[in-house]
Amino acid sequence: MRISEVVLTPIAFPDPPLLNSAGVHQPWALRTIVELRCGDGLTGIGETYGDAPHLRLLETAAPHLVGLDPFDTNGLLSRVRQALGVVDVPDRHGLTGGSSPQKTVLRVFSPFEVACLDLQGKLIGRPVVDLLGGKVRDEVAFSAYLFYKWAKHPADGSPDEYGEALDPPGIVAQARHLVDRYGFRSIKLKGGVFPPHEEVEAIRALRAEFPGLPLRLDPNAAWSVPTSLEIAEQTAGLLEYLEDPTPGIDGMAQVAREAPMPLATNMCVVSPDDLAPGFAAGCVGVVLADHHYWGGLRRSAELAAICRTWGVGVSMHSNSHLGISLAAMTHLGGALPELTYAADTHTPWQYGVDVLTEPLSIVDGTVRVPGKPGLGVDLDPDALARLHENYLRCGITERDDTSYMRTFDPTYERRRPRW
Ligand SMILES: O=C([O-])C(=O)C[C@H](O)[C@@H](O)C(=O)[O-]
Ligand SMILES: [Mg+2]
Repeated sequence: MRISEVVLTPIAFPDPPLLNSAGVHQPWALRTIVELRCGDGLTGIGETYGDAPHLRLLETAAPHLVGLDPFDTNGLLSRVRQALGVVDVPDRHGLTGGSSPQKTVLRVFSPFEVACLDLQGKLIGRPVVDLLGGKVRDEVAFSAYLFYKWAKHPADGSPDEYGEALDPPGIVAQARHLVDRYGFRSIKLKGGVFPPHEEVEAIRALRAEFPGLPLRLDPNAAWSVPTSLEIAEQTAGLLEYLEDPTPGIDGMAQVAREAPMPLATNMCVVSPDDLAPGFAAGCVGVVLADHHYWGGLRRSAELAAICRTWGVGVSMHSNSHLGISLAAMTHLGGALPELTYAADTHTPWQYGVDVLTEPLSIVDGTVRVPGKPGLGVDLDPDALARLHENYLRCGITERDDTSYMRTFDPTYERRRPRW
């Protein structure tokens, strides 16, 4: 069985005006859906970023995968490496930290690896979780992911179901909506938007409303080291972890030495080259694995094992995504003994839009690990075509939260740290 065709479909789906330290989400989020076809109607699927520079790299790699055995993921990596050469393609928003040629290759490799695992599972009749070592849990926990947000995109008259959240009561109302609807049992607030003491007030309000639920705050490196230390002290006993308060391994290490809670990151330890310096500096207590840039599911499992060796915890990071990514995260989470924190997901922000016939659902804050062969989810060709049409007409080819924010506030500057 060999890969006979590689199909890449860029798609766009509506995204609410979520605020972060880079600016604000544009009205459309972009992804690329990967299909590896093997003949006999057998197809493996994957999902990744849809930004134009990344899409060009996927397109560069794709023809080199024809003829590959889907079990040969080592061969896959060397073909991707050879096809790309040495390239370094960063994200514009910088929300997943720095880039490097190594990280770029792993990001391009990832959706193809997931699609190969989907194929492998289908070929041998086993779910992907079994290919990752087998299930250590039946359900994977996800956290409610709160955002400061506007009621609607300014140029579009229709408010979304979540409404405005620009202060503690708005954040508590959003959390209530998400917790009641999905049963989440832990809560993350995306910060770095307002002066830190206002975000601490939101955390206090969440603690009062949800006394039993673990809380996290993630300002995406918007604070200086002294500000981070001050806020860490003020939130002592309130947070299960504080995520990326400040930029860089050195800054994080300075904060980690004195902060009363563990620090987590998806910004300073973001590729294999960061592991030795980051862990030796003691800069984090938790790494947010993200298979989309750590090189797929098996490499994310390797990352978790390295974290275990260093006594570092594991959680999971999420950007705006659809159901193939959720399925991949769920299989990974189902197989990782090291995953002791609920994973992030943007799923509730995508209004139920998907490319799947039957997306996995979040019930009691968890997603059940599928038992069907492969990822256990199927592409809906009509939905894929509709979302591709969105892509062609939406006018966005690269995620750029900062420029979008500047269209409403020309003085806006992205600064890390800002406070
Ligand atoms: O630091 C994080 O957790 C993220 O970068 C998650 C997402 O990218 C989020 O911040 C977003 O999309 O605005
Ligand atoms: Mg983060």
